[in-house]
Amino acid sequence: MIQFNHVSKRYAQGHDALKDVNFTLATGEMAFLTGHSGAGKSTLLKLIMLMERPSAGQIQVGEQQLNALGRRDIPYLRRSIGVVFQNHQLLFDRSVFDNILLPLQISGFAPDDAARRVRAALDKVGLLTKEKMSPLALSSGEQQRIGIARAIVHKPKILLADEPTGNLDPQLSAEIMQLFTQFNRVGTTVLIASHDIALIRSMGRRVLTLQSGRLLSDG
Ligand SMILES: Nc1ncnc2c1ncn2[C@@H]1O[C@H](COP(=O)(O)OP(=O)(O)OP(=O)(O)O)[C@@H](O)[C@H]1O
Repeated sequence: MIQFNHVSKRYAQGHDALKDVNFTLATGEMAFLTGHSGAGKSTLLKLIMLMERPSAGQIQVGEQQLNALGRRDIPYLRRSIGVVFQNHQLLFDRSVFDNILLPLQISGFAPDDAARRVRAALDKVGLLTKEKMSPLALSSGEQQRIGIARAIVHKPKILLADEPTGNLDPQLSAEIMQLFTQFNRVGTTVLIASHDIALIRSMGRRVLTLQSGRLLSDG
């Protein structure tokens, strides 16, 4: 569950990126976040992962009131969240396998268990045969799948995505959306920021629309 209660965010330079935002995303729900460039989509996602702190208001993620969490609690919170970025931020000097392994290594998983989880994640995104390759040798759609495998390898309860199809053509974008739908079907709460209105409409899900930092519509 993700709940925003009168949340505002003002950056240091005095810019109001979010203004009095209220919404609740139930556990197991899948929704889209849209709005023009600069509307506050990325800021909203960053607040959920504690990459930024709100200037006012409360955010609840699962059982956690984020305002009550200190710096040392952040790794614990992040374990319950998977994040997919537009540019997937893969390490090109490591294999596909090692890219997905990285978050598990950081969390201290035993090597055997970690390897099993990496292969399960690769299987879910349909790239089990490419584990030894460099991400550089993959197509942009495949690279994005690797980014998704890395985001879900620790089985997060919540999956956030920031413009995950920004670089992809409509066919590949639809395939990526199907992947998110599959994770949602098995209980993952999914929130996807995108400005691709046609793609969002085709999904028939709840849409949160931001305009200049305000939640303009929700439905
Ligand atoms: N670290 C920052 N410091 C100052 N201002 C920021 C910072 N990050 C974002 N902003 C500003 O806050 C506003 C919202 O930005 P944000 O990135 O959340 O929007 P967005 O909807 O994700 O846009 P885009 O679709 O272009 O990524 C913008 O005006 C942006 O310039």
